[in-house]
Amino acid sequence: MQAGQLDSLAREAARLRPVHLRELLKQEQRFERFSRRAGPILLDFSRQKLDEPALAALGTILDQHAWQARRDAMFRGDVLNASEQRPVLHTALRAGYSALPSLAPAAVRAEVDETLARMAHMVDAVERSEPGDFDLPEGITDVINLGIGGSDLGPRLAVDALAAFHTGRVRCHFLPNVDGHRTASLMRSLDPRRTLVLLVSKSFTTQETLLNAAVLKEWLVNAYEGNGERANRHFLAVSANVDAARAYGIPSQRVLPMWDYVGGRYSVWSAVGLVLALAVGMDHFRALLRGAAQMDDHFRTADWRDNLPVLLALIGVWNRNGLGFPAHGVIPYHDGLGKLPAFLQQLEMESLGKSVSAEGGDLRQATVPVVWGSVGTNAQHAFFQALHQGTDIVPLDLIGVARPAHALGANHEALLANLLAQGAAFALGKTAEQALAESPAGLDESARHSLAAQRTFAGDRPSSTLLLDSLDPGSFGALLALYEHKVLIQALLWDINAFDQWGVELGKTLAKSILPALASGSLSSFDASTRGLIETLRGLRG
Ligand SMILES: O=P(O)(O)OC[C@H]1O[C@](O)(CO)[C@@H](O)[C@@H]1O
Repeated sequence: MQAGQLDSLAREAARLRPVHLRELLKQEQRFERFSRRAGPILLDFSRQKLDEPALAALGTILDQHAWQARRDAMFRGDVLNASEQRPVLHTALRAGYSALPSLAPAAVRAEVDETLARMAHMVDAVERSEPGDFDLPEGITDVINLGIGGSDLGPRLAVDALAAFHTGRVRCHFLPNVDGHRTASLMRSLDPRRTLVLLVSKSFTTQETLLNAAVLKEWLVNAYEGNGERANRHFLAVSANVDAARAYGIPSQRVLPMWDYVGGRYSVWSAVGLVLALAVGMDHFRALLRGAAQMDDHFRTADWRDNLPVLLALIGVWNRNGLGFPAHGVIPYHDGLGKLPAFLQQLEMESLGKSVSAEGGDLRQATVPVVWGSVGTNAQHAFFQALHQGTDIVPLDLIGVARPAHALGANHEALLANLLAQGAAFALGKTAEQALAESPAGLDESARHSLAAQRTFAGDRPSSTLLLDSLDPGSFGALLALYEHKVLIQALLWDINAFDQWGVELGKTLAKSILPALASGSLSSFDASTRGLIETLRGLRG
């Protein structure tokens, strides 16, 4: 952002900082003025430390960034990812379900449609337990999704979130980490002859995924007494590097493409979502795409004042650059969304965790806050103490679902009551006078005051509440698309490229050089700490 834009935020923040949320919440029609709906999602931001003038200042900055032009450029397939010279077209993956004319190039639409059709055939073959055109083994009961980062987090979250829609035809397992404990335990518990391995890697170069693939391959080869060809039938691959997948020994008919114009963390809508399609069936997978497309349409047409992704982005910018909060918490009140914080960590922090501009220059403002969180109410009994009374303020997204997919009414009422109570407690707090009035009888004056001080809640801690009508493929798709577009707008305002991730490369390179040194060889090229730790590990492992 420009200096003048940051100044305007600073002025608004200085004006609003002394105004307690308690006061803002007393404003006439506060909820009506600061909540919006798009399809199945309601966004209540009345508990944000915002008022109309502050929102207008954010809107002015947004307009100065020509946000509609950037948005349309993305949908059109312009090269938004300049450092890798790639368009950004995850929205094309669901364009077929949009009510608006697609802006995506026709060739892209065609390859997306073709892949979706092939995916549907694969799902059908597994469901009917037939080899289909893919030469799949029969009698599959279990599927391992072998992939990490974007090749894991989205599909894993979705499989959890849509548990109520599972067909029960196969059990789904996820193997992201190179940590052999999970690999070993999966191999112990599954029958290799009834297990399908989905090797999901956009690049087909990821160390963790390829190492686990080799281990699982050996497991399968052993199960077929050394018959590699039969073992190979258990592998399907999804990759943008189709040649590498084929070279790995997976025949073309069992390789589904994704493309360089889809970032890993934006890829659940592509064949990367195959494990989800196997779990819930193609109709529900399509409903997910439809839900995301509806959010795309909303993003493409709504005025910024009513545009949920834009508002979410502006609230984030306000909390980060106006009020200066360095962290952002995500608390879903639904066990099925328990992995949403991890998904958003990659989506937001890998996309926006940059300190140079898209042109390689310095930035004037802070970028992504630390995104973290956990499921409510569990989180309340773990780290909410610090959120209520700690010295740092962490703005939150509290996410709830109105209608559960079960009949345990009392449980759901309690869950919702907690969701609403926490937002209120963070905003309103409890004054020293209230705490004093509640202090138990029989204490002397100094003990009463001491206890009251400890039982005071400053409040004034902002949160937004996102309320989904129910958690189904459509609303879930809309929720993920909402956050994807939030990232686009924040990247625009912060002037960064949200679609590359150079920051993950250095550690990968170093790991490659450390790997052989763990066993033997000179350590002189390493720093003192690495040297010392390798020597210790060598000693401990003999
Ligand atoms: O799908 P791939 O190419 O194996 O990459 C997995 C993940 O690794 C990263 O490249 C980061 O190392 C992520 O961006 C990506 O989602």
